[in-house]
Amino acid sequence: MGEKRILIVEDEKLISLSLSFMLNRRGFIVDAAASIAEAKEKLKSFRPCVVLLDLWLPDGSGLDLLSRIESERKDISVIVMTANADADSAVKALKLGAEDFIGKPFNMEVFLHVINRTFEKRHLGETADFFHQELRKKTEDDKLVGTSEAMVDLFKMIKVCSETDAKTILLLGESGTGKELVARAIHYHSARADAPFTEINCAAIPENLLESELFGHEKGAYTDAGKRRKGIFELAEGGTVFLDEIGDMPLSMQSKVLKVIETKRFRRLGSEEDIQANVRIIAATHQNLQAMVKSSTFRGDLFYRLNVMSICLPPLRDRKEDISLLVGYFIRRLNEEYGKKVEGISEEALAYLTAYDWPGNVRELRNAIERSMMLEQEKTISPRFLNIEIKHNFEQKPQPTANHGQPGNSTRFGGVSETVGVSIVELERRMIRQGLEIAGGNQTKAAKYLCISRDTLRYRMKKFGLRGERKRTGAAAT
Ligand SMILES: Nc1ncnc2c1ncn2[C@@H]1O[C@H](COP(=O)(O)OP(=O)(O)OP(=O)(O)O)[C@@H](O)[C@H]1O
Repeated sequence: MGEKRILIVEDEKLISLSLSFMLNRRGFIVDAAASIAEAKEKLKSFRPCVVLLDLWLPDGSGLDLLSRIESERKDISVIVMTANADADSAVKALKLGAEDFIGKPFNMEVFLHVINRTFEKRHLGETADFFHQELRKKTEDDKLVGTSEAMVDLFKMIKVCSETDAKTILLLGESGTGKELVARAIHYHSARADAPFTEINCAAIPENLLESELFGHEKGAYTDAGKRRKGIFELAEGGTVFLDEIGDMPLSMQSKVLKVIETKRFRRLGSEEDIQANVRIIAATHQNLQAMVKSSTFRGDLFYRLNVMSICLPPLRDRKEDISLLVGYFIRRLNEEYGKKVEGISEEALAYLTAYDWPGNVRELRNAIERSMMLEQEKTISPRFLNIEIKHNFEQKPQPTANHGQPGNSTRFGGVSETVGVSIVELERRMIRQGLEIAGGNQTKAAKYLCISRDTLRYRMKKFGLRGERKRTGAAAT
């Protein structure tokens, strides 16, 4: 792959600096502009392949710059950065030709995923072979870890699915249990491994754009459809299409996907020509599709088609014996990623982790380890920087016993039920709340502790309805 050059167009210096730093560390070549005027200059002198564009700039709207790039520099992919609540701007930007959007405040995992996906997509249009090698490498890097009985069963199912060419596979399981990793593992161990793996998160794409993302469109197929574009079914030719969060797919689109499964054909939007769909479809969801069929929010015929071969991923609380292995694995990965030298975890901290029920599953565990590694100055992770929920849980259950995942042993907190999972937004809210608590309500200290600007902290406090004043107990927020 050629040089990965990213131009960040953002007037908030702290955001721009921290993004540059993080992207630099991951091998991207980064430059920044703080205004539209500066950005226009840097488009010429820096020659980025991807532009990360804030929509609120001191000398105008980022949307204007986006239109200009789309008309004059079609070779550049633009990712817009919008406030999470600002769905209108995101849709406007996508219609104008933006490749993707990232909600502020950032979740770094999602952020990097979007950036990597954009480069992967760009590369798909360039040299297919290299694209596969990169993705394959990513899959080799992201291992599925676990030796519990449930994981051994899962590995067997992955093997069966890889070796047989079932045209549809359904992955079920709570959020963060590793459905995407399993989808990739099946693809890269199958006979389709040399063809592309393409993916879409059905919950993240506005309904009016989903059809074009799936099947592509012809130039002028709808207002703003500037150039012909292939969808993920076409891009995956011979490979695998991963439909993540299929439970969130609108009913109208469900029937179109069903038709593709049945006829093995589809059409780009605005085209009269059928295209052969030689792909395997792997769909995933954390929702109860059977219940959705009953309530007529998911098509029964599509469910039965998808459900021919289904794999249910176990929640982490049902395989707590994997926790120490996963912790060791994440410490190794994160040491490499951040150049840290953490050697392990204390027995006490491990006991905290084992007592916890992990509503956000492996993703939440990874985040907890990452957070501790960032804040811990010692060589060993102690309970000190574990999230408040993990600590509270341990205090309530001082003697963690091997009651792994027994039904009825579930923990509820913050109104979030473990059966629903925990959202990224909720995790973020907790982090802010904990930062404020540790800083005794002092916003400057809390911002420093959380490595964000005071403005960003205030913005998030407002968003989550958190108060920052010091209370007599030292607790800062509700
Ligand atoms: N068994 C595992 N071993 C190692 N890492 C794992 C495992 N399961 C999940 N992870 C990690 O946890 C995170 C979440 O995984 P993934 O995105 O595959 O989950 P998911 O079930 O698809 O979640 P969602 O339903 O929210 O999309 C990723 O960082 C992934 O690498």
